[in-house]
Amino acid sequence: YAADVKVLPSHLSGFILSVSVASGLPEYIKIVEVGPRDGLQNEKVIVPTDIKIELINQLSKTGLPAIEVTSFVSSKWVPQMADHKEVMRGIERHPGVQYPVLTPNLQGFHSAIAAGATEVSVFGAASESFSKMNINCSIEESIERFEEVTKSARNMNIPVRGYVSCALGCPYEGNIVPDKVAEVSKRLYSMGCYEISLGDTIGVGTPGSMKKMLEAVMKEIPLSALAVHCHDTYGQALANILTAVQMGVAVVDSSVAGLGGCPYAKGATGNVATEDVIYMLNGLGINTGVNLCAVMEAGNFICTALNKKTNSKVAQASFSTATIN
Ligand SMILES: CC(C)(COP(=O)([O-])OP(=O)([O-])OC[C@H]1O[C@@H](n2cnc3c(N)ncnc32)[C@H](O)[C@@H]1OP(=O)([O-])[O-])[C@@H](O)C(=O)NCCC(=O)NCCSC(=O)C[C@@](C)(O)CC(=O)[O-]
Repeated sequence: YAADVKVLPSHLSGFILSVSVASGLPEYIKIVEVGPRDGLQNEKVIVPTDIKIELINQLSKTGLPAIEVTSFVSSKWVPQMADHKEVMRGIERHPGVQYPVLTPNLQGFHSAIAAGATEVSVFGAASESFSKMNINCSIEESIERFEEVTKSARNMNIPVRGYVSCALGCPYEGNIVPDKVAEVSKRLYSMGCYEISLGDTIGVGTPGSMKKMLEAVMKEIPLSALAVHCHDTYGQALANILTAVQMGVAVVDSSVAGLGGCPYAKGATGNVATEDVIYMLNGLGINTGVNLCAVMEAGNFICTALNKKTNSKVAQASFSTATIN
């Protein structure tokens, strides 16, 4: 799909046709869909593998350029991702779509490659306490593990993405200084991660803290290598993303239907909804190449399967208007 406003419900399309890209904003934003991994990893009841596969297959047809599909982590730590091999085997891969998976260490990397992964992500943190709780090692130890992963990946021509969690706050330590985020980001970038995704893991950031953090990170890393990954716990995610986009960040992580939460970040709600990000970017005249209606359909599919209400405001508004009409 190309981003096609003509397929939007009529009550949405009017807003979108009337705008062009405001000056200074990126013309294209890459959306990295993290719903099948970040969105589902925290679900209490194990989601059947065929539902995960169907979700990914539906998302693959929406124009999304990247879909994070699963994690090669310990099933004792995150039981929801235990079916990683089956998910990798079951999905239909579309040309031009990247299907990254999380790999915390060399063991996860080798399993991921054996299962057919062609891109992986390592995930570190700017908080010592979160690093311990999430991956059971210090930041320094995690960097050593990630170096092993990036070294092996380089030999196999596998691209590696790097996450820095707690970029705007930590559930255990509170405020995190921007310089610490910049330091960890720089180390991941220097070891070969092609992109650094800055995670507001518990959704506590504001446009003010996002700006300060990005200013610190941008001193160390080219803007073109940065992504933002915002959870919406305090309702600030879209504002934070807009701030990042206005500063030139052109890669945004999001989760269909706003699913998600981190198992090691108590109380954190889902990522910003992909539908809401696309709606905002469409309204700014920024191209994403993603079909909003098709993402809403995928969101409807997974919410029906999980028997839960979508967290996407855009989907809620669209479906309620459709009902009224
Ligand atoms: C990192 C580990 C594995 C260390 O776990 P550990 O227990 O410290 O590892 P270990 O090396 O001592 O090994 C212990 C056991 O784990 C196994 N093991 C070791 N490595 C693996 C592996 N890769 N895959 C499968 N099994 C593994 C290993 O084989 C062994 O098995 P046993 O002999 O006891 O049967 C563990 O802490 C873990 O799996 N943590 C889960 C982390 C996770 O998935 N967190 C959620 C994702 S991060 C996130 O959501 C944030 C993000 C990315 O979205 C951005 C944001 O929002 O900020």
